[in-house]
Amino acid sequence: MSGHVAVFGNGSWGTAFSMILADVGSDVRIWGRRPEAVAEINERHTNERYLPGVALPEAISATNDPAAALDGARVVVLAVPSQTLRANLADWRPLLDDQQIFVSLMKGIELGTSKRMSEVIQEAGGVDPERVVVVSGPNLAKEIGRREPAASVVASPTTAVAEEVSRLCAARYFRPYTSTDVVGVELGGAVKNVVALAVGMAEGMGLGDNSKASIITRGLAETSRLGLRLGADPVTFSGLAGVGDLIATCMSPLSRNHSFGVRLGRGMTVEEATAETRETAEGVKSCRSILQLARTHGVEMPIVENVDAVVAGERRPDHVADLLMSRARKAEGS
Ligand SMILES: NC(=O)c1ccc[n+]([C@@H]2O[C@H](COP(=O)([O-])OP(=O)(O)OC[C@H]3O[C@@H](n4cnc5c(N)ncnc54)[C@H](O)[C@@H]3O)[C@@H](O)[C@H]2O)c1
Ligand SMILES: O=P(O)(O)OC[C@H](O)CO
Repeated sequence: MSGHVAVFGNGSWGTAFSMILADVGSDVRIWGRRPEAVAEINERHTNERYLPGVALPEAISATNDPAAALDGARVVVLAVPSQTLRANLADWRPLLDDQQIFVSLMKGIELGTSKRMSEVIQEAGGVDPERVVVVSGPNLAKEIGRREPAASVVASPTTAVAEEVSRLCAARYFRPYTSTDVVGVELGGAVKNVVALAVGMAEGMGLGDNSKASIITRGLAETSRLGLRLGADPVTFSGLAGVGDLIATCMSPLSRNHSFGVRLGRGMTVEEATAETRETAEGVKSCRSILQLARTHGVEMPIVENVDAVVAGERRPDHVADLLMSRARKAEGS
């Protein structure tokens, strides 16, 4: 694959993933919205707001101009908030070509449509499914920024395309595994954010590790139930994009979703918690779209349902604990 890689989004993960690509050998052109951030990447090779203390490789440049980012790019990486992607792609669509491969780093489900990000890319970008790749796994951007070893999943319906992208991001500290289960990998990435909100709430209320482990495990059960109904491979949920990402996100103070949940558990309103969160906490929006997806397919997701009720201001976190504990008893695997 020749040509540079275009990365849309200079937030935490867009920047850290650009560093991986550049470390492996690609020239990377990042598109960013704020001119000061673009100038900082070009002149100082840093992005202090999102990846403080990280010296970015010189092979990374930045631009405000989407045409300049896309011109000659063979691979286009998308790392913008899930809820803005459709509008972003509508703007960029006239600049896209019909050979480019699109890599989604996003972990959300679209509000209103309940579509996965790969589906939004296909619809809004006019991209056929064979050219869409999803990267997801336990990949907290700030740890990747320190080049700490981590693994991830690179999923595409076409193995050869997944392998191409995998080669581009196989760094000594970043180990990609390929998969053809796009549905499972995307659901794992989106639902774990909602489970991390629930775990964060438990922590914020002062509950301990038994409670947190119970939420994580039953959250995985909900994710698998939805995934199986939508045709995902059950093996995916015991892998990096499933249980791997659940553990990282639910247990780490670096997770925005986890931290947001802690604030709610301590009694803050969604507005107060949002005011303290500078970066994207995808689960806050995706809890509603995942719940809608589950209802459409007749899948029960009590943790997602309760997180949605808290986020909507209809229920208090301490009430959620009582509701979950008083559900009818049943067999674990049902
Ligand atoms: N940060 C991580 O550790 C991490 C790891 C894996 C996956 N992800 C996922 O990657 C995606 C991006 O997350 P992030 O951490 O980089 O988020 P971020 O909040 O750090 O950055 C988001 C970026 O999107 C830009 N943006 C905001 N509103 C926009 C708009 N209306 N149009 C275009 N751009 C806009 C911001 O300027 C910023 O550059 C999310 O779906 C997230 O779940 C994040
Ligand atoms: O900070 P969060 O909660 O968006 O999680 C970051 C990554 O998705 C972890 O893999």
